[in-house]
Amino acid sequence: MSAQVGVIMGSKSDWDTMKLACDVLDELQIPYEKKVVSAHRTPDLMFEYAESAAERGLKVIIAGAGGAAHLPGMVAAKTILPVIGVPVKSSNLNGLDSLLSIVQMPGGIPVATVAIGNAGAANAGLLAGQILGAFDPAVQARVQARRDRIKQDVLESSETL
Ligand SMILES: Nc1c(C(=O)O)ncn1[C@@H]1O[C@H](COP(=O)(O)O)[C@@H](O)[C@H]1O
Repeated sequence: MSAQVGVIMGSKSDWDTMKLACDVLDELQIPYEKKVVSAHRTPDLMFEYAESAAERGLKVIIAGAGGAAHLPGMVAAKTILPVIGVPVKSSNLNGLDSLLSIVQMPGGIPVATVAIGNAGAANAGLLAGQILGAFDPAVQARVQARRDRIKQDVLESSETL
């Protein structure tokens, strides 16, 4: 099956975080592609990627960036696909700059923004799974099974207090 999710990031240095989104997609058996694309450093590539994403068969884009994190918003501006933004933790401002850059979109062009860093990236993978799962019962069943495991872990954790 061709890639359903496009995982993009502003720099290779974001990979340690964005890998967490890919790990969840692997777990949910969702085909995805991954690529470094920067609104600032490769603007033409960014436009081309966003403009061709839907016709290439992608259903959801996960975009991670740090600092002046314009990538998710600019991609959202150029595609009709849902974009999930991951604020990568920056070294100077701990990712608050990334978060605010991604979450404060103007009306009309939304970016579904998750939390800063690794937990946010993993949740981005899950959210993509839930979006696809609304139209694919097999994916939805895998998301549900993951939730059931998490619930079980929490219930059992009391026993080891
Ligand atoms: N925020 C953006 C964009 C963008 O938004 O287009 N392109 C790169 N970057 C970010 O710059 C940070 C530092 O990048 P380097 O480590 O390559 O210097 C990364 O977190 C990247 O996401």
